[in-house]
Amino acid sequence: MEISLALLKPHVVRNTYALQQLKTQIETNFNILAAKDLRITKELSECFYAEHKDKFFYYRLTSLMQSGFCYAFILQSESCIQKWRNLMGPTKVFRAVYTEPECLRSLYGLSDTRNACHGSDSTVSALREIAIVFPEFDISRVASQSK
Ligand SMILES: Nc1ncnc2c1ncn2[C@@H]1O[C@H](COP(=O)(O)OP(=O)(O)OP(=O)(O)O)[C@@H](O)[C@H]1O
Repeated sequence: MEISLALLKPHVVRNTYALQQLKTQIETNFNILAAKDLRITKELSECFYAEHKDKFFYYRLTSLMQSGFCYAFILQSESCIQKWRNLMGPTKVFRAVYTEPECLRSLYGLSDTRNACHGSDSTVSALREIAIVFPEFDISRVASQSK
């Protein structure tokens, strides 16, 4: 069974209806190993999105992540990474709206940056991101099964 990190971004967490809809989708589709709301600091957001350091949207993205509470999940299922990314839909919301109108980013995203949610893109990323967001989680419990 694979694991992944899902993050709901602050504009979703502020919207009670959107938050409930996303939580329901997650609870329906995945085994949840851990979940919590958290305030992402400047340091945490810069560490989390280090790969985008040189992108034009880096400041916008890290600022968004610091702008309120996020909600984080460690998900587990068969093909968990791709399954969550399929539910989220395309990164760019305008594309999501045209190509996958029922996906989560189409329904709850507001812009390319405020695209509702995040999902790990590989097992290596999932393990790195879980260690950042859930330092208290004992990853060795599940890591060997998630290769
Ligand atoms: N062109 C862009 N303009 C503004 N923000 C962007 C743009 N591309 C990506 N982002 C923001 O950066 C985040 C990370 O981008 P990345 O290319 O890794 O997309 P992703 O893998 O689909 O998304 P995520 O990593 O959040 O699941 C996106 O979720 C989005 O918030």
